[in-house]
Amino acid sequence: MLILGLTGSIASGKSTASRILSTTHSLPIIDADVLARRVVEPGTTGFERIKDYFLPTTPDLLNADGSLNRAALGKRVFGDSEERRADRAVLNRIVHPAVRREMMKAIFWNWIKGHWAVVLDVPLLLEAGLDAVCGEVVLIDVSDEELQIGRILGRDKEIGGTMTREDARRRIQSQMPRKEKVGIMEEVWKKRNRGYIVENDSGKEELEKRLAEVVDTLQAKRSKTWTWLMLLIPFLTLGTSIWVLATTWWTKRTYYRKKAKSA
Ligand SMILES: CC(C)(COP(=O)(O)OP(=O)(O)OC[C@H]1O[C@@H](n2cnc3c(N)ncnc32)[C@H](O)[C@@H]1O)[C@@H](O)C(=O)NCCC(=O)NCCS
Ligand SMILES: Nc1ncnc2c1ncn2[C@@H]1O[C@H](COP(=O)(O)OP(=O)(O)OP(=O)(O)O)[C@@H](O)[C@H]1O
Repeated sequence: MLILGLTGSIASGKSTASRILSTTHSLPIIDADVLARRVVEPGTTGFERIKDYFLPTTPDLLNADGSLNRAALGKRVFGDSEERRADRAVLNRIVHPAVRREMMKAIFWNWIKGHWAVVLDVPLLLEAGLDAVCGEVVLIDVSDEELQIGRILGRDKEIGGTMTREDARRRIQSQMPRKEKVGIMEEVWKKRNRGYIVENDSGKEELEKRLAEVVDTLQAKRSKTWTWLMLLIPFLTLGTSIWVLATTWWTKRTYYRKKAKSA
């Protein structure tokens, strides 16, 4: 089974792309944002740990019904000041391992169900190095930051949020710069014919067209026989997965070494 990583900066259009991949192309989606909400619901260990750490210094951390006030927590962790970075690191250390565990379980179940591919929709795929478990990676890319900010604010308004331009900017600053993401995609993924940069500066129809091209390419790469073989012979699946993992690790190592030398 192909693990197709889907990533991009905030509001680049990952969820929109996921919806297209699910409805038009019948691909199962594992959405890290959804899992990240699930693992901090009241009653979970994640919720308790967040409460222990953030509540003493964030009086509005909880809503009236006892759930997490995500906007308040967002204000604590997004931005590029030292303090925000440190708080974000704490939150990531609480949430990410739980999300990774849920993700691996979901991958396993989709494999059991016999899907030819599963989409791993993860905003921080490259930041967290989770692309290492993917066979192919799609980056949804918006090159115009003003358009990106507009989409963040537009979506927030739709759900009755009160986000400001500055809040939107802080969220963008909290992620790996777009240029670096494109660099990894070019050097680690596209060079091995396993990466796709899908530009999403235009309309949704254009996005649909570009995604259809990616899916066509992926399907052409994987013959039916190969998919059946992978399903029937777990050993072969394991071997292929190890091979992809090792080559990704090696290419990334070479990329970072080259980058460190030229810095
Ligand atoms: C801070 C929180 C409570 C804010 O919640 P809110 O509902 O406002 O935003 P939501 O979770 O829908 O995230 C929206 C987008 O923000 C960006 N984002 C979220 N968390 C992070 C992070 N830790 N670092 C950088 N960007 C992030 C992503 O692009 C994400 O798609 C929430 O984002 C959170 O718990 N983040 C930590 C977990 C995480 O890293 N999630 C991302 C997927 S693993
Ligand atoms: N091609 C497009 N044309 C117009 N609007 C778009 C396009 N793609 C996405 N949008 C809009 O931009 C907003 C953000 O898109 P979406 O939620 O898919 O981004 P995301 O990358 O999943 O965001 P996040 O990182 O927060 O999870 C949404 O309101 C969506 O409808």
